[in-house]
Amino acid sequence: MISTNLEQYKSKRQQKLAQKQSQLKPSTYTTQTPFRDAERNFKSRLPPPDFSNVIDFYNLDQCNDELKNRIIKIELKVELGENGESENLFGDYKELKEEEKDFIKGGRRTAYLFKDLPGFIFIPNPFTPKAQKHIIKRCLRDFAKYPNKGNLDTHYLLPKEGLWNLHENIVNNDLNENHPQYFIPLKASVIGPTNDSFLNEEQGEQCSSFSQPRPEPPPSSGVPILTSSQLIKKIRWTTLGYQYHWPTKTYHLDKRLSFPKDIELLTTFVIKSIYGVKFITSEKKENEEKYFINDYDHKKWKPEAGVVNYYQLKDNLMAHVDKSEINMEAPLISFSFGHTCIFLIGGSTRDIAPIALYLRSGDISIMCGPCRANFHGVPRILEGTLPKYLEPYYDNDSEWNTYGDYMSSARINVNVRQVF
Ligand SMILES: O=C(O)CCC(=O)C(=O)O
Ligand SMILES: [Fe+2]
Repeated sequence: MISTNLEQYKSKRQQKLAQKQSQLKPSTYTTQTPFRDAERNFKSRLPPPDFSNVIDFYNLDQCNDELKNRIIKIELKVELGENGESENLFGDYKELKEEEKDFIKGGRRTAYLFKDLPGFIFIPNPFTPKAQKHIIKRCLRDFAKYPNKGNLDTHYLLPKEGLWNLHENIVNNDLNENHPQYFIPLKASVIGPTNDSFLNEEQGEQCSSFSQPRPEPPPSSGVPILTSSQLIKKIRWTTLGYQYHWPTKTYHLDKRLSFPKDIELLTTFVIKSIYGVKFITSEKKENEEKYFINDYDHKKWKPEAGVVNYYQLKDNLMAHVDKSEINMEAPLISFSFGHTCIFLIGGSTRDIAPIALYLRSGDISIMCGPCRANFHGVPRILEGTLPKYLEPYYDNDSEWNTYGDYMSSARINVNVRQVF
């Protein structure tokens, strides 16, 4: 168990809590699996997590040698944002202010692999702030609305133009939010729980806001009446392309919506950039060198389904494997925006200890090949990590302020899959 130094807690209440936890019998914390152990560490508020083994790709020098030895730095086959359409989507490097150049530390052609995790690829942020803002706006304004299915549709009858548009109108016109017109009416037939907890940890998958797969919540009578600005903070996920049915963990093959063109293009550039990346380790197995090569090329790539996850600071996503896709060969491409999170990537069972790494705004993580069958999750969003350029009132972009306010307590993840 992590030792407790009571001096580090400011308030009496915190000290008491920490003392109580430290006195719990070790059996209370008996190891379930190494993956659960890691989740428990990062979810803990008191005592705070042990971050010493978290890989920070932006400060690899500070990693211990054992971790560093597991990482391979590679060059992408194509530079992201090099020219033309790609430049528009990742952003024009030339437009960056001098102090912003630092944001794209990887030079847009760098990626990292792990020797003992074939199929996992990490690309440090290749996006300019402007390009990140474009995708965040798309996620809030355009994706979290009809006809895409989202978590709130079970409980609320949402405006056709989308909750975000309504919210923006209220903010921009300075209307009184408490005006009854802006209460979101409940669906008469489906009523859900008072908070976002569906299952507790002991029941299996989740202790706070949402799990993967996310079950339909059981009926209860406590869905609160909320204003639009309260409700936007309750958005947890929405689906792009093929709509996903969480209770049965299958795609609705008859509910195929067209996939957003910009996200499709973005992923196609990523696919091109990672085609052929490989490593060969010196470990010999039956006289063969152990190696990994990603041979999924852009001609095979069809982005057909996507999930956008909207995290608030207290949210987490428990260990899971994404295996609903019929095509498990195709890479799953995942983009992070907003606050930094801890991402855990493990093996084919929870008994394999996961690697922990920071995903910062703009970072891209890819699971391909054997890694498609690996457990992964997001046990923690880190407070105080929103990049300055995503804060409201940072520069003269007044349209951004409403988005910036939302991002002050959020992380958004867009992940894209090929189904067939
Ligand atoms: O938020 C993330 O980075 C991961 C999301 C994820 O694993 C999923 O939606 O399946
Ligand atoms: Fe996932």
